[in-house]
Amino acid sequence: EITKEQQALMKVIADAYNRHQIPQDVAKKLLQDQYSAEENFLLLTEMATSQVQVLVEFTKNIPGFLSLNHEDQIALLKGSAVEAMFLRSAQVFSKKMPNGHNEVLEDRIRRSGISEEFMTPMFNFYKSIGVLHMVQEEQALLTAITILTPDRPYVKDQQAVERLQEPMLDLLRKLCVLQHPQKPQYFACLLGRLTELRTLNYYHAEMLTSWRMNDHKFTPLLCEIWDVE
Ligand SMILES: CC(C)c1onc(-c2c(Cl)cccc2Cl)c1COc1ccc(-c2ccc3c(C(=O)O)csc3c2)cc1
Repeated sequence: EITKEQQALMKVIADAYNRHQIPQDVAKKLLQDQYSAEENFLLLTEMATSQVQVLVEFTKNIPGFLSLNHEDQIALLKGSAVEAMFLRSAQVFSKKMPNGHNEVLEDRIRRSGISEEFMTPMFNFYKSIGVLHMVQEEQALLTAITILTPDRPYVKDQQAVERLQEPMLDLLRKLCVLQHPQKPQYFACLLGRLTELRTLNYYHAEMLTSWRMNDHKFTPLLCEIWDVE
């Protein structure tokens, strides 16, 4: 019972998600052979910077986003960037990249100066996403829903964001019923992942602090989106 306009919305979001991905030449760098903690950190920084650029382009294609108050647009991007990148990197792990990206990505993350205490929640999240075997449309909608979270810090017109997020949640709920008829709890499961994502923000803030303590440098785009330096 997906309506015509919901089909149109699904197409716009899915196309935007598929169109905006990290360029292959950047992703391929994961496979190069330097494996020092320094080299890993630099590579992951390049990945994250490229991913933020991809995320901004994807977000601009979310119907209604560009009509939001401009400060709120920035607040939504800043508030959701880490969560969206956890979601995206989780897809890399779970879709078993053909060229072995997932193993090297895991290895580089494990050896990039992140302390053990953050590894467990991070890789538990990756596993919990992997077992869901989300289809592309679900991944795209879940990313859009994450970006359109009304209660991010400094968002002024939360109702305007809710009005954009609600149709996405409606559509995702219907899609889950269609894609996973044998799992009636599937939609609730996805929303549970969004809650888990929010806890990862706190771990990530700690990760940033400890990297900065060890004098690690980020790119201007990451400094801007994460309010560092
Ligand atoms: C600054 C840096 C050290 C950092 O700080 N926190 C995190 C960070 C970490 Cl370590 C985990 C989760 C989230 C963040 Cl922000 C990171 C690294 O963030 C990444 C962001 C995104 C990718 C990523 C995305 C897509 C793809 C694809 C694809 O789509 O085909 C192929 S390879 C790949 C790689 C990796 C790492």
